[in-house]
Amino acid sequence: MPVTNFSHPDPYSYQNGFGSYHETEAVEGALPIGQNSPQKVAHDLGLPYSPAAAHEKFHAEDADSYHTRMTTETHKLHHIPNQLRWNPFDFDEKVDWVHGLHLVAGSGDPTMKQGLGILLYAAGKDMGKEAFYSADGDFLIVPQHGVLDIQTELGRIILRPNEIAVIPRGVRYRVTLPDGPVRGYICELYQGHYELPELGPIGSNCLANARDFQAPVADFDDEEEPTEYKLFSKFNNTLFSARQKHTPFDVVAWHGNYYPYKYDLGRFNTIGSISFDHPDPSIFTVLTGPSDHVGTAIADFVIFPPRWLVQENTFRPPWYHRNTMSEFMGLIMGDYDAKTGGGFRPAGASLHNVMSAHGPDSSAFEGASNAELKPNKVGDGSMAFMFESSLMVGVSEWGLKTCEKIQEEYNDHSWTPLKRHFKNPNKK
Ligand SMILES: O=C(O)Cc1cc(O)ccc1O
Ligand SMILES: [Fe+2]
Repeated sequence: MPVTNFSHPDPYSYQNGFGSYHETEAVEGALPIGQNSPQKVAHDLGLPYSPAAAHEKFHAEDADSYHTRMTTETHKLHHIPNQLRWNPFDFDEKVDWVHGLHLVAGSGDPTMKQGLGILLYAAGKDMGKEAFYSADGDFLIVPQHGVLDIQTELGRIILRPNEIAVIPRGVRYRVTLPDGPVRGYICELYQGHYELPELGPIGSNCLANARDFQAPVADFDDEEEPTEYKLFSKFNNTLFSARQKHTPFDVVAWHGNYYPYKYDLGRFNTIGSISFDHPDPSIFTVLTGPSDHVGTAIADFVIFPPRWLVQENTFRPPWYHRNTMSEFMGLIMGDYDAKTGGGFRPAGASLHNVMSAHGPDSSAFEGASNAELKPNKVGDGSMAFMFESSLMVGVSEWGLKTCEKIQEEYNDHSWTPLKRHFKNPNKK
């Protein structure tokens, strides 16, 4: 089935395409034709974004109320070569989207527009008369549980597990939770933007196809009376807020190619080997955030969807490997075929940093090296993913200690039981 069967309906309208130029108006005639800055705009509308400047001063929020800091001495990132795995992260019903963001790992510096941040979110409260934006980068949101109703300046998006959304730097939005508590992962790109990967010899289609990305249509709050709003800014991973007396959701029409969008992972056209051996999982790349060095990425978003394995004479799970890229993995639902020992669970995560050795756990190894090699469907009802970066990532204090989810026994359980089977025929 090339679409996910969602239990929560999506009531909103979208326009299709990736990186496309779109134009949309919530009121007919609102978009000026042939120019951007006419002296008078239809229906006496203001010019693009002009009222957005009308707010009081930003103030830094109390540092205990948010969890994305990484720049101060006490909140520095820990760079360690150990293989790490986390038990499922907790829900937190007491907080909203803004206060439910936790930086777990990252690299680089948003002030230099370099690198990425990996965040976990858990929230149970709607945002009030509030809006949030990140000045640091583009948010790629991967819901694991619950539904996000995202009201952005550029229109509305419903986001459910097995969908992803990208909200570009600076776009203001408000998150409400129509189905209760939510939990998921975010990869924030401090530099550049997410793109579809080059398909090379694959040709014109497959993997994520441009037509399956959905951008919202214009939508606005028609508030005639002044309304108190609080605007939150994530600015160098610090949280600021400012008050304003009008809704931030006042964009009646827009055009351009800078907009939020969503994508159903069920539409991903997965390809793989139909002969032998295990291909590089770069063939599972949904979106890539390229670095300035051609062919390498600040962040690749890679998924492991349900798929058929048919390779002959092949150990079918991933090989044991060390990678020049760092691999942060998460699980939306189901099981991941390289980890059958039970420790990699939905809402959990793992990190195999630059050149840290890893591969199938011992139970996956035993299973796959003795399996009958008939065509086999793996991953039914499952969706694992990876944020893969050419950068070495550091782990936040929250990720390493405060969250209390690190599995101390990860290495011992996964690989220590692997036995030596080799019998050297040259030894007398
Ligand atoms: O380590 C992992 O589980 C991710 C991964 C999957 C795969 O099929 C090949 C290489 C790789 O790093
Ligand atoms: Fe790997």
